[in-house]
Amino acid sequence: MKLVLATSNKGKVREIKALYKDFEVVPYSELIDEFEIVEDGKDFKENALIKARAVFKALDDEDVIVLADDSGISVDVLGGKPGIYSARYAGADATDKDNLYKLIEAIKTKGFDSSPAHYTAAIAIVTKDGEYSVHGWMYGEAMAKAVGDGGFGYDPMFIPLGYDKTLGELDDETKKSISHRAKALSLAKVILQTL
Ligand SMILES: O=c1nc[nH]c2c1ncn2[C@H]1C[C@H](O)[C@@H](COP(=O)(O)OP(=O)(O)OP(=O)(O)O)O1
Ligand SMILES: [Mg+2]
Repeated sequence: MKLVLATSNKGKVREIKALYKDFEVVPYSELIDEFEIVEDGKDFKENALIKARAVFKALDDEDVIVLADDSGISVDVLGGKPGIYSARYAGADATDKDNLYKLIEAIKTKGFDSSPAHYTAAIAIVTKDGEYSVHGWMYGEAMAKAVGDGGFGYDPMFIPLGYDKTLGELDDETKKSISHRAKALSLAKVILQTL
């Protein structure tokens, strides 16, 4: 089955390809020019649907199945921030590193070395016949420091529950077995098998 990914994030593409070995996974940028999608939904699910719908419409191909991921990190001592704003935490053109160091500073400014935190991933699927969405979560501790360069985004500051190393230090296989994205994609697989 061919699955078009409505994402511009190379880290997500890498992880989705590794988890969906039995699908033909194609980032939409290999089919059409990348375009800006305004993620103005009120939650992860709405934003994932907005991205999947936008790419489905732009592809203009009835038979395509489009999958989008909207995700982010929520830090307890910051009242759940940055949440759905994770990608734009340090500004509209922020890089992963800008966002990472801004979050570290925010936790320090609150007077903490770390805080309970969790990642959320909403996966949306859009086809000509319907729309579907599922979620996955990963709980752990957001550290006020960055260690390791594995994964992407906020991974160098995140220690999953039950581990003593950050996702920047842990290998890809470990993240694959516990991540918010892996959990949501495994639920999404059940839906995809019915299409
Ligand atoms: O496993 C993860 N490990 C580390 N960081 C993560 C992860 N999952 C989401 N994140 C962070 C990255 C980004 O700051 C935000 C996602 O924002 P989000 O809008 O969904 O993705 P994006 O703009 O990078 O790509 P796109 O919208 O084209 O899919 O959360
Ligand atoms: Mg985005």
